Formats: sequence, C-alpha cells, structure tokens
Amino acid sequence: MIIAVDGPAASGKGTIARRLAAHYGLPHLDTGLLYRAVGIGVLRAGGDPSVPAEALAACGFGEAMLHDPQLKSEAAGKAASIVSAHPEVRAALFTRQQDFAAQPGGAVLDGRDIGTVIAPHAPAKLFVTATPEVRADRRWRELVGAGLAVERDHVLTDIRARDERDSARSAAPLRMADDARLLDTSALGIEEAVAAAILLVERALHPAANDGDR
Ligand SMILES: Nc1ncnc2c1ncn2[C@@H]1O[C@H](COP(=O)(O)OP(=O)(O)O)[C@@H](O)[C@H]1O
Ligand SMILES: Nc1ccn([C@@H]2O[C@H](COP(=O)(O)OP(=O)(O)O)[C@@H](O)[C@H]2O)c(=O)n1
Repeated sequence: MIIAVDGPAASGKGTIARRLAAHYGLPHLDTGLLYRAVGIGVLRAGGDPSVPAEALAACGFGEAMLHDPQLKSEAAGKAASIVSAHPEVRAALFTRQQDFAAQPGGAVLDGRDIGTVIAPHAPAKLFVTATPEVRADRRWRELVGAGLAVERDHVLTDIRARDERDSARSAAPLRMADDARLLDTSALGIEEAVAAAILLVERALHPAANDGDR
C-alpha cells in the first residue's frame, strides 16, 4: 500500500507521514531531503542552484548526505526549491523515489508531487495544508528550538516565496492531486492532525465501509 502525502512547507506533512508510517508499519521517505541534499551540494561546491548543469552535477550524493544536519536549514530549503524547478534534477531523483514507493508491502512518501507524479496510482493520497502564518510560526519555533536566531517575519517571507516558486514552476508544480483528500491542519494540534489523517486514509482505503462518514 502506498500512501502519498503532499503539501506546502511546514504544513505538517512530514510529521503526519512519519506517524502514518508507524501506524501502518510502512517505511517512510521524506523526498524533500533529496532536493535539500542537491541544494546544499551546489552551495558547498560554490555553484549557483539556478544553473541546471550545476544542480544536476550535485544529484549523485550518497546516503550519508541525507543525515547532514544542515539539510534542515532555511538556506537548504531555499536552495532545494530552486534546484527542484529544473526538470533534469527531478528526472535524476525520480527512479530513487519510484523504487522506494514500489517496494513490496508499500511505503509512505511525503513531498510536493508524490500523488501527482511519483505515485499517481497510490490508493491513499493526502494534501496537507495550513495558512502561511501558521506554517511560518511552526517553522520559526522549530528553528528557534534548534538554536537558530531567526525572525518570524523573515521565515514567513521565505515560506511565501517558496510557495510561489513551488506552485508556479512548470515541472511537477505543487498542486493537489484530483483524487487526494485535503487536510487543513491550521487549527489542529499534532495528535488531532494525525488522527484526522488516519481517518482520511481509512476512508480512502475502504470507501464503501466509510461512505456514511462523509
Ligand atoms: N498540527 C500541528 N500543530 C502544531 N505543530 C505542528 C503540527 N504539525 C507539525 N507541527 C510542527 O511544525 C513543524 C513542521 O512540521 P513538519 O511535519 O516538519 O512539516 P513539513 O514536513 O510539512 O515541512 C515541526 O516542528 C512540527 O513538530
Ligand atoms: N517531492 C518534492 C519534495 C520537495 N521538493 C522541493 O524541495 C523543497 C524542500 O522540500 P521539503 O519538503 O524538505 O520542505 P519543507 O516542506 O519541509 O519546508 C520544496 O520547497 C520543493 O521545492 C519538490 O520539489 N518535490
């Protein structure tokens, strides 16, 4: 069983995807880390993330790179959203994601294009969102908690810019799949959001049994 979880920055999709993976006993892939690894790779090489060839050259990173703490930084998020607009970068990372999704027993993947491009046939798709203000507040708390000195307004500006870049690009833009279920977590705590996500997945997997709940 494949569960696809998409949504904008700091909507809570990673938290929900991890918890769904634990609930259903499935492996989980945070696909944003792949694009972050490419973004950081370009920056470390002194390159420009907006140049396709330089971004493509950074796609051959090893597994260890995915555990680099710097991937969590806002600089990595910004560089990721620039390199991810290049079709050649998306193509270079495609097989790795599809193979993860296709493993026996299934998987949970979260990102921007899981329900639309990577696993369009997934039986359960969630599109997790929240207002930009709520998302910026969550990301700001996360960064401050990690000891980084950042302004909340600056985080909000970054999030709006990333939303715009991710939605406006022509290669696999951020959009809700037609058959995805929307989960707005703006007014939900983590436990409420996870419970709502499990309910939506159950409805997607067993539509007839849950028709009365709609
Ligand atoms: N429903 C929620 N309520 C409050 N905080 C949340 C909620 N969901 C996630 N968070 C927190 O917000 C931050 C971003 O969540 P995360 O799951 O990493 O988002 P995403 O994967 O969409 O970027 C994390 O610190 C996480 O603990
Ligand atoms: N499947 C994916 C995942 C991430 N990305 C890009 O990578 C960037 C970082 O993704 P992320 O999921 O780690 O970011 P957050 O939502 O956690 O802030 C996004 O802004 C997207 O531009 C993508 O294009 N496709």
